[in-house]
Amino acid sequence: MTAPIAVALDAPDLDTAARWAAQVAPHVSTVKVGLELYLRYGPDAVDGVRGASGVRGANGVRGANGVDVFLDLKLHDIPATVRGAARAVARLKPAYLTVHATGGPAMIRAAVEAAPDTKIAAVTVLTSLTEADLAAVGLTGPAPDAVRRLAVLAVEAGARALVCSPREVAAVRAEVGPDIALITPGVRPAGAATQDQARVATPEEALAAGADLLVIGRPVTAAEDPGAAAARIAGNLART
Ligand SMILES: O=C(O)c1cc(=O)[nH]c(=O)n1[C@@H]1O[C@H](COP(=O)(O)O)[C@@H](O)[C@H]1O
Repeated sequence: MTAPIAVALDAPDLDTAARWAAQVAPHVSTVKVGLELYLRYGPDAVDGVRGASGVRGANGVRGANGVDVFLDLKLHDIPATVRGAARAVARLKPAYLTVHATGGPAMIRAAVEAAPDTKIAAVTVLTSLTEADLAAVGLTGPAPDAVRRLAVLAVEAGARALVCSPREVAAVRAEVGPDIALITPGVRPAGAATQDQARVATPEEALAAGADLLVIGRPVTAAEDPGAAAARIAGNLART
């Protein structure tokens, strides 16, 4: 039984990411390939991580010991460009592909249409942003209101998954119902450093608030033994 956790493989090189993937795969449902890895290695990053974590082939189906691959590219451009970008990675069949909800409904719909075998996950308000940051970029807050507004817009445009902080997840769930996958980064075990994350909660709090998938990076990957760190967090979740 694996925990609903996506470990963010934010590594400078593929060997490190593949090693982390192999270490955490027995304990978590998902691994996440983000900009750092994808911009350096392209599709090889997805294949390398898949090979290391046990998914057989790029068929989008989890193998017996496999994990899902979450491709976090946070696409944000005009609809035609995002359609082309989503089409370019669709053949990799990641379980999730991120776009920024602030790209607007036509852009989100373009991604949905271009990657039919992948859940498009719309990022609402980055978990690193504070209320002051929202004001500075001109996004009408407070954060929970902005997140709810963007969540509804994204779902109406066809997104089947949303990314928000654990602090907003209950309000988003109330707004979009049970069928949309809610993904929460900004997750920190009690006492762990928040680093550049602003709107955070513990894994137990995120799950209790209704998250379907917790994105956790450095608390696992910066640990001396990432496999043990993932096992510990997964074990604590199973006990709650
Ligand atoms: O889309 C994401 O995954 C994402 C959205 C967001 O609002 N905040 C956020 O931190 N993330 C990603 O989640 C991961 C969090 O990593 P840690 O802060 O190390 O746990 C990073 O890979 C981020 O790119």
